[in-house]
Order: sequence, then structure tokens, then C-alpha cells
Amino acid sequence: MPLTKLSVNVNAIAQLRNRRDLPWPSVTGLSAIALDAGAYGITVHPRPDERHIRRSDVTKLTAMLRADWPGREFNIEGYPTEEFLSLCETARPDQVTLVPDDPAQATSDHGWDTIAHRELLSEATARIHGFGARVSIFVDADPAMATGAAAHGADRVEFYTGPYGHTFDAAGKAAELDKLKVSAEAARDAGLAINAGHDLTLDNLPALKAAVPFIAEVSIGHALTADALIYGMAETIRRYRAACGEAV
Ligand SMILES: CC(=O)[C@@H](O)[C@H](O)COP(=O)(O)O
Ligand SMILES: NCC(=O)COP(=O)(O)O
Repeated sequence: MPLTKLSVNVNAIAQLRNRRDLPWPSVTGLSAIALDAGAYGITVHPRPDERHIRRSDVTKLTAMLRADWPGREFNIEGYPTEEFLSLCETARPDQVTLVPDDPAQATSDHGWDTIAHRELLSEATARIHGFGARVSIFVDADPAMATGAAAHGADRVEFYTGPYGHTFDAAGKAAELDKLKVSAEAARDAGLAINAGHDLTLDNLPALKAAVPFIAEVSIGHALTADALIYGMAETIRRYRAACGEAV
């Protein structure tokens, strides 16, 4: 079965740290434990109010990944404002994921309309490619939105898995999985690689992986951080890698 790589979103760790403006829990320290335990990469989703990830976290993570973890992936997610794009231009991550957030949103809750926002997404994609990063576009499980991303020159789509994660009855879950499977197949046929994320958990990841075995990468933060409080970060990473289908 193809490998699905795990990227650890450290937003929730930063949010806990920011409660007291003290240096703990350490975003770089816990990222290092996650990488040491075999996580493929680190994801951050800085928001304009810096309520969790700060610009200084991006700088420190960039330096740490370059110095200590060459070959691992840094993924920065966000809305393509000038401020966001220049932050990415300075950090030069491996991947930039474009997300259609409103700054007032509590969290991401939908993907792009890749047809209506063709100009914005094409321009942002070209600029990001110009500094050497891969581009992933956050989309709902809708084949038209997924294939629309290919027209902008994107390399990947990240499927918004919130509706799957928030559905707990078996019939509803099967319906959400079917949408993800059909959309992922359409994206793959359009030449895109597939990422997925939002409210993925140890419980719901195996069925997603079974339905869409060719997912290249999942980015997981909220549930993974909650699990790390119970199991510790290193053991949590081992469990998520196993749920991704890795032999650990
Ligand atoms: C795009 C996505 O689903 C995640 O990046 C998620 O939005 C994390 O953001 P928060 O940590 O602000 O909820
Ligand atoms: N791109 C999704 C992500 O990074 C993590 O989302 P969540 O697990 O915090 O919901």
C-alpha cells in the first residue's frame, strides 16, 4: 500500500503556550520530539492575529528543520495575503497550502471555490513556485473543485475532512468517505497528488486510508495534541503513523 506521510500541525501547542506568554509548552521542542518519533513533517497555520503560531515560531521552526531535520517537510498553511506570501517567501517551506480563511474564523471550515478564485489562486501558485515550494490547495470533497485546482498549476489538493470527522453515524460516515474517494480519484486523474486534513483522529484515519489509499500526506493537529496529553508525543506519533498504514 502506498505510504501516507504524517505532518504534525503544532497550532494547538502554540495556542496552549500563548495562554501565559511563557516559553512552554515549547513549539520547537515538541516538534523535535514528533520528528524524532518519525513524523514526516511539521505544519503551521499562522493566522493574522497570531493567536497560536507567531511569525517568530515560523522563523524558529524554519531554522530548526534546516539545521537538524533536512529532508523532512515544512508545510505552511494560510490565506494568500501579501503578508502571508512574504512570510512564506522568507521561510521557503517545502509546501504552502492555500486555505480560504476569513481572519475572523475560529478555524477552517471549507475549501476554495477553485473556479471563482481562479486569478487569485493562479497568481499565488506562480509566486510560490517562484521560490521553490510545492503548492497544495485546500478544497472540499467535490470533484469539480479538486480538478479546478489543477488548472491553476497546483501540485496537490488538500481535502477538507471536517465533514467526515464531524459525522459519527455509520451511514453518514460512509457517504462522506464516498465523496472523498470520488473527489480524490478525480484529482489524481487530473495529475494532482492528494493531501487531507482537519479533524482527523486515531479512530477515523484507518477508514479514510482504506477508502483513499493513495493519500500522500495527512496534516493533523487538534486530536493529535489531545492524544499527546494522554500518551505523550512520541507514543502518539507512533500510533498515528500506524493509523496511516506505516509499519512501526
Ligand atoms: C486547513 C486546516 O484545516 C487546518 O490548518 C486548520 O485550519 C488548523 O487551524 P486552527 O489550528 O486555527 O484550527
Ligand atoms: N490541514 C489540516 C491541519 O493541519 C490540522 O487540522 P486539525 O487536525 O487541527 O483539525
